[in-house]
Amino acid sequence: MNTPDLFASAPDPAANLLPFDGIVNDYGAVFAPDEADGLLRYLLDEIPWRHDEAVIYGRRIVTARQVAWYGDAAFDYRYSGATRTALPWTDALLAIKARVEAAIAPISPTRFNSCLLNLYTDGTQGMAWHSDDEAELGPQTVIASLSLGATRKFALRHRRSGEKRALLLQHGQLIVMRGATQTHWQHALMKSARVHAPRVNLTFRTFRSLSPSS
Ligand SMILES: O=C(O)CCC(=O)C(=O)O
Ligand SMILES: [Fe+2]
Repeated sequence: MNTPDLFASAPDPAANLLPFDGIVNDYGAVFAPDEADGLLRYLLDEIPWRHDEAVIYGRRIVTARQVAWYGDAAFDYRYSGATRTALPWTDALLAIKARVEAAIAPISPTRFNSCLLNLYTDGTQGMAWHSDDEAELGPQTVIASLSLGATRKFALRHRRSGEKRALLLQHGQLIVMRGATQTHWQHALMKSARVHAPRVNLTFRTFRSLSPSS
């Protein structure tokens, strides 16, 4: 019988963590701890982190978590009432992107053209239930999510049935959401009073049409 530890360190990336209406694959840690340490330090120091803005029920709010957005071109992206312009890739981010694309290539070969980075300073910061279902991503989009830093609980909830799944995302761990996941499931990064260290999350995405900014 598998111990929980054994399972966590060697997941089967071909297994689907969702029971229906979507696919989530867990690749486990794709970066060794010391390599992940170096990446986390680089990202904390070098990324121009900014609080995100959104318009919710007509009110402008500033999020506690901080974000940065990178892409192939300086294209504009509108969501939640705000427009964002992508920053050009850094060499380090391109190297991370190449590693992520190589890791998932046997199961879901994908060429990503953008990356949204999130910084959660501690467990008081999270991300509310949402789907990444913007039209520019398409209905069967592949999103690869790399976690660095503090272990945090990531949860998925089926829109209609309310069925839930959750996993603890660890330092260096990679998961992929694909298939119809964004149509039928929401996901969230849960808050936790017990977490006092930062976590950085990189979500690699593919936009169908990049509209160049003027
Ligand atoms: O931090 C995470 O693991 C989730 C991030 C997320 O859902 C997003 O950026 O859309
Ligand atoms: Fe998301």
